[in-house]
Amino acid sequence: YSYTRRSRAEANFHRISDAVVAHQTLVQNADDLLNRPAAIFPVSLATWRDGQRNDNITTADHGPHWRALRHNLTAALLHPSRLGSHDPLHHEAAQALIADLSARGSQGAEVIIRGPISTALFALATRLCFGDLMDGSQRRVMGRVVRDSMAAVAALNPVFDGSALSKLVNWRGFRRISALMDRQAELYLPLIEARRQLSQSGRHRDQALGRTYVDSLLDLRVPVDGDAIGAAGRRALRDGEIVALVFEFLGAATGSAATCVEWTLAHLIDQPEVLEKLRNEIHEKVSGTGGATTLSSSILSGMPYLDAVVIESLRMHPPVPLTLRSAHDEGAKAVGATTVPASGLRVLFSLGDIGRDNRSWTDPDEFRPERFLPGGEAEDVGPLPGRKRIRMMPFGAGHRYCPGVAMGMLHIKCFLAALVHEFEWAPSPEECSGSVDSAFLRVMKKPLRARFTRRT
Ligand code: HEM
Repeated sequence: YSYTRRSRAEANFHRISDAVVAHQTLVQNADDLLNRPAAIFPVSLATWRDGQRNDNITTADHGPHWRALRHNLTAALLHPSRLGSHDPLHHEAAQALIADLSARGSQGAEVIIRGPISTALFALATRLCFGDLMDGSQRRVMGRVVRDSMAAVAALNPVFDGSALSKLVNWRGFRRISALMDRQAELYLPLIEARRQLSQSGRHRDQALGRTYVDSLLDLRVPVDGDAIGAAGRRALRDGEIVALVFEFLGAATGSAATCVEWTLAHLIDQPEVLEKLRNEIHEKVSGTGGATTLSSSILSGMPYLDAVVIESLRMHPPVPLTLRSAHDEGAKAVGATTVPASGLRVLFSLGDIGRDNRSWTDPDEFRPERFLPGGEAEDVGPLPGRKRIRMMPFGAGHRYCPGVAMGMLHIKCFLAALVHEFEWAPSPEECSGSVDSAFLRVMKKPLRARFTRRT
């Protein structure tokens, strides 16, 4: 296994960059790695209000409460059987992106693509959460607050280990996170109340959007005090908990997918032959649907080359570069630890290193989607690792793997297909650096700037 002490920030962690050890710990000893280390996750600390802990799925400890929250999100929105019902929303989001770009110029105009992609994805995420209760300017304000909150968490994370000293050193960042959480509550609570009113009047079900995430959270009953058997009864979520869950949803459903679309487009512009091959596949499907400009989830799921392009991009640039666990007993032994603190050993998995391990991949630094096609070296590899082996894990692994994998993949493919189908792309004369920010999300350090022309 590989365990390197890289920086002061990571000094207290066992760092895993090796797919075999990741498999031994996260899959074979999954039951010993059920939680993320609580202390390093400032969101959970920042959400303690008036003695109440307002956990979201990411911060909740494994147990009945976590299970209820995760199951609710999956059943309400993320399950593949539910995703098809969002096709009209995907269509409108992709059309909004196309219209936004078209309004920015014609024939070889330049654009920094991150803004329009994030705006379109954020609009989609807010509709899934709140329905159509917001206008564009409310969305812009909310988008800024969510982005600032993610950035504030990212700025704190690297040096925050939960100790009294680190709390002292980070007090400014900590205060900023608290203020941003208050701001989020101010923005979300009136909308949550409006959904509650709609729900009580029974009108929310008549809307074309169906049941939103907030509707599901208002209906949800969680076990009292995390009681597994439920003997103590069940309770509704507090408003503070709903705010924390909405923040998690909006952040998760926007940033990672936007980051992946940007990286993927950068590779496609760099390799026109891959872009052309992808365009041909999309063109074939579009012709088969009578020329629809946005492809439904079922059509998108039948496009092997699009799949391969997106998975290759996620292998090379997992938008969430690290994931964390606190390991106990066998899980800690599997990483070679001899002493394990009572709170668990902190283990950090480097998803970027795992996807580029040259013992698992031929020319790992080359963007080569063909490796995921039949006959390729990774024809059986998908976005989630199998039980037998890990070769890449952009959505994590073990009990806490990302529940949004199907939605994330669908949003990325839907936006990418629209961008490739509707526009010609060429590099900007001002080259992008391609290097990365090592923040919460591994975004391109210098945002992708490209020239585009609407196809006729
Ligand atoms: C390209 C898109 C996405 C990527 C790359 C991504 C990646 C990840 C990763 C690496 C983790 C940590 C997994 C682990 O610790 O093993 C995670 C967790 C999580 N993700 Fe995603 N994600 C994406 C989209 C989404 C979406 C669309 C949602 C929901 C709307 C979502 C919700 C979550 C939640 C709730 C967790 C915490 C799970 C738990 O602790 O049980 N993600 N994601």
